[in-house]
Amino acid sequence: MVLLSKSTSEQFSYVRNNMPTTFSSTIPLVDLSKPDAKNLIVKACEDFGFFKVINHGIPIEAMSQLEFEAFKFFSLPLKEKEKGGPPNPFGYGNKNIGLNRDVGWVEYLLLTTNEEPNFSIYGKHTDKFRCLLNDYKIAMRNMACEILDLMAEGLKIQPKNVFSKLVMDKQSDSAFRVNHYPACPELALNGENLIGFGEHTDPQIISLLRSNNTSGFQISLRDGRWISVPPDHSSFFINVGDSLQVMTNGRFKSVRHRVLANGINPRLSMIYFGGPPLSEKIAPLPSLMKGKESLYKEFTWFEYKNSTYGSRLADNRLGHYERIAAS
Ligand SMILES: C=C1C[C@]23C[C@H]1CC[C@H]2[C@@]12CCC[C@@](C)(C(=O)O1)[C@H]2[C@@H]3C(=O)O
Ligand SMILES: O=C(O)CCC(=O)C(=O)O
Ligand SMILES: [Fe+2]
Repeated sequence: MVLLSKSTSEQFSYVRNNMPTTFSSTIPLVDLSKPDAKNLIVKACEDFGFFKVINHGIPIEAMSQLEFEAFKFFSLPLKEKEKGGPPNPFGYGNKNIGLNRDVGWVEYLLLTTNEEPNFSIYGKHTDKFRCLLNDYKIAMRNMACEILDLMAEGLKIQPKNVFSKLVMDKQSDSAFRVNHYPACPELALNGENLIGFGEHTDPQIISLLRSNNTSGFQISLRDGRWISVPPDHSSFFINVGDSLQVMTNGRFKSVRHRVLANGINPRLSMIYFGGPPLSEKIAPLPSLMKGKESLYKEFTWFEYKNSTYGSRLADNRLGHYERIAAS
């Protein structure tokens, strides 16, 4: 049996994989070109905090081109890539995630959406990647806006841009990430799965994920079971973030998700994290309270974001802000 070298295997977390991976056919599917999209979105956000989107208007060629440039970037020598690290808070990261000893079988680029990333350190051959990234970030913001508007319409709340105005704001604190999970051939043989990106919920409002056709992404259901999401390079996968859970007073649930490394193929994913301005108060919308009390103590995105950086990836970060019903 082939094993990872001791020093490598000790660093990482594994999950037992006694059962064959079950790909779920229950993932909600939303066709953005259909009139019932808004109702399906609301149902999916209540039941899963997660759904797949088709007919989103982003040409597959644009996604493939960016993917190609991203693979090219990750094939640079490690020394070269590390010139852009560590990712505190933005830049190139390898194995280490966040600031509190979380590790995964992953390397990544973490970028803000407000500033131009400093790619000059990588030289001319990354120019195309930088330009494509810029266009893509704008397309992602627009798609996030469209989906958030549909959520408000589906929830029958006014104005329809209550959510989307936060990610469209000039001061919006959104982020973008490109994750590369190299294939890990040793894995295919020993019946265990290496964690690529450990379980967590995304703290922002909404996340838009697009990956190549390599499996590994899983979501956790309410009963604690993990289900594998069949990859689809032509679609987007949408996650409800913690902030949207709070704004809907718990009606929408942020989804716990993780990535398992693949024994055969590398996985490449790109995620847009739509966040509010730092000074924004995150609290349930009055129109969704209907006389009920807020389930959460008030906080600003600045406070929540700071607290995420003090947490471990798998922590229940919202727990700290839950208001225990006074009785
Ligand atoms: C252990 C970590 C790593 C964090 C912060 C903290 C808890 C949640 C993680 C994420 C998850 C979503 C994207 C990200 C950019 C975010 O906003 O929260 C991640 C961030 C990072 O990768 O740095
Ligand atoms: O890379 C992926 O497919 C998902 C990673 C993720 O959940 C994240 O970066 O927040
Ligand atoms: Fe995530």
